[in-house]
Amino acid sequence: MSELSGKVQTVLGLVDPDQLGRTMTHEHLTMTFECCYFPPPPGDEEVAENPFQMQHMHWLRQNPYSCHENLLLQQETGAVRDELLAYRKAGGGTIVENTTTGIDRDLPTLKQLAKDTGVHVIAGAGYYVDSTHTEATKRMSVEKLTDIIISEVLHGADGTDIRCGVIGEIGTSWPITESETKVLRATAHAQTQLGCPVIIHPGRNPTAPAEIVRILQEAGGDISKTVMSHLDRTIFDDGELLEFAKLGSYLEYDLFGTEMLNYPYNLEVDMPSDSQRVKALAFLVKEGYDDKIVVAHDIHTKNRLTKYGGHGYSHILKNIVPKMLMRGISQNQVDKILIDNPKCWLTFK
Ligand SMILES: CC(=O)NCCS(=O)(=O)O
Repeated sequence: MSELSGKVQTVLGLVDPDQLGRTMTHEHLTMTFECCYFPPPPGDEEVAENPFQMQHMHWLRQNPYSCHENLLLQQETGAVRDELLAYRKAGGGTIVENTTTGIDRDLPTLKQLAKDTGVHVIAGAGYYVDSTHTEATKRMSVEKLTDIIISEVLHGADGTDIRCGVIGEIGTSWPITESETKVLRATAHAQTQLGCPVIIHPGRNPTAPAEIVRILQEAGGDISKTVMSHLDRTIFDDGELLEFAKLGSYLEYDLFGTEMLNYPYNLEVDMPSDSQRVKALAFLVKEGYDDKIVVAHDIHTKNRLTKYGGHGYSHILKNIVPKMLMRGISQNQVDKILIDNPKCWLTFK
């Protein structure tokens, strides 16, 4: 039995799972999203160059990916520290920080933030989407990728001794590329050896989550210890959602706080409102999936921080939980979603 068994691995070391408390399973505290810059609508170039003004806040919410500066969350460590203190005050205990190789994971900063704020921070191992894979990564065998991921969990990542406590977010595009497929297989192999939690970023197509589960399963992955992220922008049909839920992964609604009319990465997608997200959670609870739901905000741009008029990391605890209760999700079920399900997922087998 490994020393990890029955424990959760934070950036400050192993903790007992009962210490986690309320947990956001998909956030970023420091990262860059430059890989996903999207040019502004014609005529809006000037706003995009100087967006952090009161009169541009609405524009920024609608076009968060069209302003280079907005994509540099790593410049906001001070604001994030204040946010984490507010998160604790609001009753939060833990944050899973999903930044992986390709979007500037910064483990020393995560460790310092955890020390400064008392929030448990769990870091992610592995690789983001193909467009961020280096040529060297693309050339690696599944075995080599597996060794690297295992080492990031057992020994530390990016030349530090700071250890990751989950694998992911593992990035995939649609269609899934050859390099991403290798990373998914390596993820499953590493999970088999470590008994650890996994979290996946699916491509923007309703069939992507099931295809990912198929690849992981074929490589021996444990789907019951895997979170499928971003379902709120990926599966919209109730029937398709239930079909996917039957496959047994955790079902993550993690874009709480995001309001966007035109989702630039897939204009077919109508990004839901928070009310529609809560409705989807209530539907899944009614269908018996309260043991499988997890939630978060996936903050990855500056405009979503309270410093810039955004909702911050406490939005779910402050605003969404009361709405969940109003829509028929019981306190016991809310506690499962915020405490029990993340705890169960994050505990090493
Ligand atoms: C950091 C990250 O991958 N966020 C997801 C953004 S998306 O628009 O939902 O894909």
